[in-house]
Amino acid sequence: MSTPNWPAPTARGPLAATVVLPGSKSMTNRALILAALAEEPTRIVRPLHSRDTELMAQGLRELGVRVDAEGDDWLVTPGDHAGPAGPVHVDVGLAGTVMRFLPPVAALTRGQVTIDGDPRARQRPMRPIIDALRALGAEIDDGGRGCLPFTVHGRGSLAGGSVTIDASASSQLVSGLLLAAPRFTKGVEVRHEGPPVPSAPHLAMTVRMLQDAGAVVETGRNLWRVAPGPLRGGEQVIEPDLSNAAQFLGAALVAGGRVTVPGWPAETTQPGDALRHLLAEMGGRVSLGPQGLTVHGDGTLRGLRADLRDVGELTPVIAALAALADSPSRLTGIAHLRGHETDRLAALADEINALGGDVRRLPDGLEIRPRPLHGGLVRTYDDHRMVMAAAVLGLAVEGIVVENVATVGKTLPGFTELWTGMLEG
Ligand SMILES: O=C(O)C1=C[C@@H](OP(=O)(O)O)[C@@H](O)[C@H](O)C1
Ligand SMILES: C=C(OP(=O)(O)O)C(=O)O
Repeated sequence: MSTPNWPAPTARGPLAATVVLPGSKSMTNRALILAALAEEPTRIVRPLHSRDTELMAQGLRELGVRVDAEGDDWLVTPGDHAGPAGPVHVDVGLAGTVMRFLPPVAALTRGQVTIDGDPRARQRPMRPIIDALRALGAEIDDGGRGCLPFTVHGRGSLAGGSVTIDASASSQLVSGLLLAAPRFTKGVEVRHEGPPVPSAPHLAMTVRMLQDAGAVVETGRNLWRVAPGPLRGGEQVIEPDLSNAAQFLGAALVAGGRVTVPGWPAETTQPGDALRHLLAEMGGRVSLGPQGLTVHGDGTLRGLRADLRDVGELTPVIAALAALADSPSRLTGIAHLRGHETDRLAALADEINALGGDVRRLPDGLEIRPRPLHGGLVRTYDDHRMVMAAAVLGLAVEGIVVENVATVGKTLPGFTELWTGMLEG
């Protein structure tokens, strides 16, 4: 669905803003899965409410789990494990976390669960997890296509055991198997074989949240083991989404002044924590204190040479900053971004170049030479992070218009209000 275009505001002077960010998408959707499989109810405190997390909540409801809103929190009451009464349909939208984390849960129900999503969702990598689930005992009918849509024929349990997978296309292929594994009869041993798995912090997040819920997890190089056993409910407090801090903190480098994000955890598995050193390398003065994380900009915005494999989801905003920098950038390790919401390497190159930029695609990344940019319509390809990247360009370039702005609601429905609030101080 297309929504109105949005004229991105330019920055009229140095910033002095504090931006309170909603919860982490990645933590919220893991918390929902773990709560659905627990022995007792779970209160999820300060979850993210966005398209991706509402789809996860709704998908779990289809599988017989109760997810009730209590104020801003979610109270999750696991089903009786009998599963849905009849055939059900789950819509994953364009959410990687839903399409990879929910099918293993579906395999544990006694239902016939058809899973589908947006047209682009049908192109995102799924074959490794479909094959792995089959090897672990699931029955899945995908018409031999190896992608969405498919039907999981749940039998009320899944044997589990050892499986080898090529997860170079997405860390979520491993996370999905691990999150449900305490409920597999034999648990799971997942071994990765292939080019490196991206997004290592997201795998650490999976392991940490499983352990916090009482699971026994062992890890080795390209190896993860989860023992069968009960998961605790209780309370899961969600951290602010640090990846969604990128555009706000980065704005201080473009406009000057300072931006603070409160509630920045002292220790976290979120990949967005890498913004502390990435934005410092690009010229920001970064400090972490009781007020949160503050980035000061003094007008310096340097190019960046960095391997972003571990923090791929930060790329669109980093690329936009790089296009405005005073020296070239080379961002590598991110070939897997071709399988994200859109082919992000193509989208970033095409859209920045259409504004007069010089972005070249590399086999595994982007080379960005800053050029004076002009205004124009930026296409967003149903990708929330393309909206965020375009907004960053708009801070410095008059006349940027962002297509279909509401697509940002995939992870940050209040984005435009937060953005104008930041600019107004
Ligand atoms: O597990 C997660 O919550 C995520 C893992 C990463 O996926 P990839 O490993 O596919 O990049 C990341 O990009 C995505 O936004 C969220
Ligand atoms: C890649 C992303 O999302 P998804 O969870 O859909 O993979 C992202 O948020 O940048």
